[in-house]
Amino acid sequence: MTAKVKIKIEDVTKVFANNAGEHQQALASVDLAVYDNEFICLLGASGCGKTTLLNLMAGFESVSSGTIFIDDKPVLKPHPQYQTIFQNYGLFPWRTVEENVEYGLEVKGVSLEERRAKAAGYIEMVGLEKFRNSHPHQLSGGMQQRVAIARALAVEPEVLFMDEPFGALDALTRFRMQDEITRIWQENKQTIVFVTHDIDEAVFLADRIVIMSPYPGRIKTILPVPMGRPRDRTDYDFIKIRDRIFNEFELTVKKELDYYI
Ligand SMILES: Nc1ncnc2c1ncn2[C@@H]1O[C@H](COP(=O)(O)OP(=O)(O)OP(=O)(O)O)[C@@H](O)[C@H]1O
Repeated sequence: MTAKVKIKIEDVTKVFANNAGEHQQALASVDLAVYDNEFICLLGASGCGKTTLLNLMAGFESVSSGTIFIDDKPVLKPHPQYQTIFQNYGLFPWRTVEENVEYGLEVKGVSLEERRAKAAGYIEMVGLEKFRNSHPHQLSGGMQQRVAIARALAVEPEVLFMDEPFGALDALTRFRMQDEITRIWQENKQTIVFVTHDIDEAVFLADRIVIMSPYPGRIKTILPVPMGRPRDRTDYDFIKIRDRIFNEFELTVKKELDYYI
């Protein structure tokens, strides 16, 4: 059985114009198929167009040429079934955790009783039952990001776009969030497109890693990660894949030592 393509990117370019009228090509001839239920990481150095590509898929920006399809329909604007989670959480500071998580359901016109019940389930999924009535400023960064994840999941999206969602977190919280998003993805089976510049994060999370290069942004290599889950960051296979990526970025030290005197 062949997997169903969820997102199809065909020969996409993106050119931005700055205030001086100069053009900057952020993306050049990008082709990519993302399969249903797949976890894809877009990996690359700053400026290689990861966020631009994500914003095009999510419908926040429009392509300069080429086409992006989700479920065979061209992406023209954001869609409630495709949720985006940002690095800065994007929570409403005046709303409690519960009210934040209910937001998308409220927009959809779901009754108060039903959205309370649904929100409670997702708040429990991210382990924040005790903080249901807290406001975002009373929570740590990791907890706020969990609220953002619960809020996105509450509308039962088919696709989750995540733009460096754990970038502002300390290393240990980041590991915990990586465990958590893996578990949530395994339970819910959405399609996830996750932007990161952290090589270990990509190897820990992705089914396939899309390695991008800059000036202009393009796909350099697509690397499958044929490892089960949960993944062990100290495992031999993990380190082997990580080393391959270091090689792709030419970050390995060449050991051409002369041993004679
Ligand atoms: N709105 C914009 N106007 C003009 N240029 C832009 C705009 N957005 C992005 N760019 C340019 O497009 C290129 C790609 O930017 P993008 O933010 O997509 O890269 P990135 O890989 O996500 O980088 P980072 O990891 O730093 O977020 C950069 O050269 C950037 O300056």
